[in-house]
Amino acid sequence: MLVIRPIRESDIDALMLCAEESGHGFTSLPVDEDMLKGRICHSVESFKKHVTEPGMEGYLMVAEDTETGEIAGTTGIEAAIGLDNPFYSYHISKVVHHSRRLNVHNIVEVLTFGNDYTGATEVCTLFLRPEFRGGLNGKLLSKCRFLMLAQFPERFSDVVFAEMRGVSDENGNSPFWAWLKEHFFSIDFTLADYLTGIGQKGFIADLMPKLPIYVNLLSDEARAVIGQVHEKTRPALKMLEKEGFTCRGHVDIFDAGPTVECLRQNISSVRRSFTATAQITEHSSAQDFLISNTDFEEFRATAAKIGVDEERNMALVSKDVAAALNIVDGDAVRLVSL
Ligand SMILES: CC(C)(COP(=O)(O)OP(=O)(O)OC[C@H]1O[C@@H](n2cnc3c(N)ncnc32)[C@H](O)[C@@H]1OP(=O)(O)O)[C@@H](O)C(=O)NCCC(=O)NCCSC(=O)CCC(=O)O
Repeated sequence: MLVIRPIRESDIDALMLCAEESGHGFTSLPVDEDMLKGRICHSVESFKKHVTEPGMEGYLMVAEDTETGEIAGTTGIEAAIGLDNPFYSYHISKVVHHSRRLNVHNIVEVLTFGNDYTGATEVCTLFLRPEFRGGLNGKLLSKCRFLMLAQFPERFSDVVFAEMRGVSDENGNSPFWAWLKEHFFSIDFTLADYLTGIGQKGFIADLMPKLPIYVNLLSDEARAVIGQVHEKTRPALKMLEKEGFTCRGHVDIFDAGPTVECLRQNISSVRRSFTATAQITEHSSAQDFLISNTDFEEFRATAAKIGVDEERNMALVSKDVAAALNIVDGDAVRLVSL
């Protein structure tokens, strides 16, 4: 069984492995031990912190195999983005060039550089090691964050978004970046992505074109990938879309991958989740649920078959599930059907 828990200092080797396996364009997991150690440290402090409103906290969690102790993947939430370092995106909007006299009416798109998501909560760093994919594992990693958002709303913003990895090839070449590089930068996409991942984003403000860019002036290859996701990121996008996330015209400034967003209260798993009292017992329910404890610092979540007794508002959980969640009889749990 996989159980989600906050990351610990001792997980550094596993996190490095995830960073190596996740490949190019995965900005939040650069292969940089010092940076990853820093991210773990920041997460450990964030989980300990008493919080009444979202700030610079970053929560990083791992999925651990309860039988082997192996780390299967990562999943994260940034409480409020852009409060220390600016967070940039491009917004695609339309401009009409119209001449009644010549009877010309052109609708053109422009990309405008901005900081629209400042203060919003970001779900991020979703990675499941290939040998663990399939079954309910991917859903557990993605959706466990929504149980956390539902249980601890004071820690998160009303707007929740995700930056989806955009198109790049196996060598890390991004067609959108190639165009930007030719005209405004002289460094490779992998280096730009790496510098962003380790927090050294000053070069963006220095070199990025600040005035709106007409999309029809971009190369065909760059235009074709605007708003498109990396093929390995399609399952991640599908899960968020099913939760109600949509793209409202924002794309990543490097690879033009789409940003999707949803109001916290409208996320399907936030709306549908409920709390119940746990009763540890054998049961015959065949219904899959995502279930978490209600402890923030010692947050645990898993996917399992759970019996729900609606009349008594009880969740019937087996012994191994209770052990994975660190709960005893009578504890509160939060759950949502899968
Ligand atoms: C994203 C995950 C964790 C998902 O795990 P799994 O692949 O096991 O998921 P799954 O359960 O098999 O699939 C989830 C849903 O996507 C559907 N699905 C599968 N392949 C698809 C495809 N090619 N196109 C469209 N939909 C697809 C499945 O049918 C299922 O839908 P149903 O629900 O209908 O059954 C993994 O694929 C992964 O680690 N990918 C590589 C890393 C990555 O690119 N991560 C995202 C980076 S972007 C990021 O981190 C921000 C986003 C975020 O944090 O959420």
